[in-house]
Amino acid sequence: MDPVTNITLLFVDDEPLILRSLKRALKHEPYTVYTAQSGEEGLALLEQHPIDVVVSDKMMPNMSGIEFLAQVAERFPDTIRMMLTAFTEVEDLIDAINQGKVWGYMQKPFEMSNIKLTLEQAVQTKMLVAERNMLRASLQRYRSSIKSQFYRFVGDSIAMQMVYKAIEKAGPSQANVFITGPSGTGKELAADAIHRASTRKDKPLVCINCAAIPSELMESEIFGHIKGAFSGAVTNRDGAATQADGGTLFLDEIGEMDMNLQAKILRFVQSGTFQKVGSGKEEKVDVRFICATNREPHQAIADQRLREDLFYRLNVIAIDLPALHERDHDALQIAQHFLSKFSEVENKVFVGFSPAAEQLILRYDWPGNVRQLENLIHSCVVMSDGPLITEDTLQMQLKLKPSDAQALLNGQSGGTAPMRSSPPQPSLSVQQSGYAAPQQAAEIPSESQICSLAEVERIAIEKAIAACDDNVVKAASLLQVSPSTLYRKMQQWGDKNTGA
Ligand SMILES: Nc1ncnc2c1ncn2[C@@H]1O[C@H](COP(=O)(O)OP(=O)(O)OP(=O)(O)O)[C@@H](O)[C@H]1O
Repeated sequence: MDPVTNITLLFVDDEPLILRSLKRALKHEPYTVYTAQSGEEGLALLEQHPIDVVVSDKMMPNMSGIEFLAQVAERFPDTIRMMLTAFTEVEDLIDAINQGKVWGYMQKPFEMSNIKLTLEQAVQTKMLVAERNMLRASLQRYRSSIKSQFYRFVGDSIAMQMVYKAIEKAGPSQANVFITGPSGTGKELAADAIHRASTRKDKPLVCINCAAIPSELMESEIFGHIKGAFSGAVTNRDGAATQADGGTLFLDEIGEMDMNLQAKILRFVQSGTFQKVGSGKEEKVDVRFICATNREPHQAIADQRLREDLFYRLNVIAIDLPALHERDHDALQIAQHFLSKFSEVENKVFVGFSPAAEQLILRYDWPGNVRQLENLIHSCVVMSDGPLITEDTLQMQLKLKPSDAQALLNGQSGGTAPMRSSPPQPSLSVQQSGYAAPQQAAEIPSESQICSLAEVERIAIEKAIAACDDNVVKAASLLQVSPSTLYRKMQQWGDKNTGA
């Protein structure tokens, strides 16, 4: 629709003849024309209709043109205001123009061609003002919809706004979600946010890392087992599927799962039913699935690491997390968030980053993404005395050569600055800083009490697993080894016991 056709004009003059001739002259123009014989009548019309341009005579009985337009300026500031006046009456008109109450004037006696030209200019101004107001309003709407924190995510980049929106939409639905993105970008955080945004939030979110558990034990980890199902299965045990009943099951690194087990997972996703390892009994649960991988899913399908039918069952909603270097200024916001967090954890005082350190954070490539940034800030807090984290501390903890750091600071990032090809590791890892204090030396045993180191290890592991109610992942975390190490050892003991 042509906006000019919607333009409304109001002429105010105490002489009906002038109003009639103006109306007649503009009959074929694309304007809707209103007329009024006094300021009071004009204001009443302005109350009833949205008027774009008002043209008023100056000399009128009761309310003068100047008074009338001053009231219009106050009550209808978006209306363009013009005066119709003789050349001899300019003094107070100039004041009114200077005060912004009147936009322009038309000369009396008037030439109709001049009136049309001036009106056209006034209409154009009106349209520009309307366009500016519309842009301002939509900018305001956009600004107020921007989130800099979302569940446990920090960052207000446009790329992350799209992720937040997708999570908001996906969360309350029952649809399965497939999350992709490079390592350390927050895929687990996204799964957590989806669960919290869902109607299942009061039920468990059970996370299984398919890369951390050997394939032969994964089935039992997910579906559980019955006593005697395999060597080491000393009791009946529920798996993640049962624990997640009513809630969400998050299968991280799904591309690492054995293909045969993927077939069983497909059946589980389709029917909600499964059998515990060693049991013929069918069990049914109500579980929503979220999966993640840092592989490109179609490549994983081509490489026969991911079943295509399973992928399409799970990929109802796809969420892709961008690499940290694709997120505008998020790296700095996240670094500040971690600086506050680790200052508190380490009971130290930090006020922020030096300007050059901020530049380094913004220009570095972050191949290990948010996890690398998190570990780096923790190590900086541990290794620095504060109160500022400087570029030197960052450079040292990132193990950057001074020339590389300088190149980044000079703006030669994005591949021109020589960078390490593998993710730089902080010199003091978080795992190292989290080591428990060594145990007190035990009483010295007699020679006959001494058993092999392997036996000592086995006893320690079995004790830990029993203390954790058969939860191998928790026991592994307390023993500070990966779950796969424990599973491998349990497998070896089983093989020895059965003579395999
Ligand atoms: N936007 C963010 N704001 C704050 N913390 C974040 C953000 N993204 C990730 N993190 C933190 O970074 C760490 C890594 O995140 P997460 O484990 O979710 O990544 P991931 O993509 O699942 O990694 P992987 O592919 O290795 O499994 C976590 O400690 C997480 O809390």
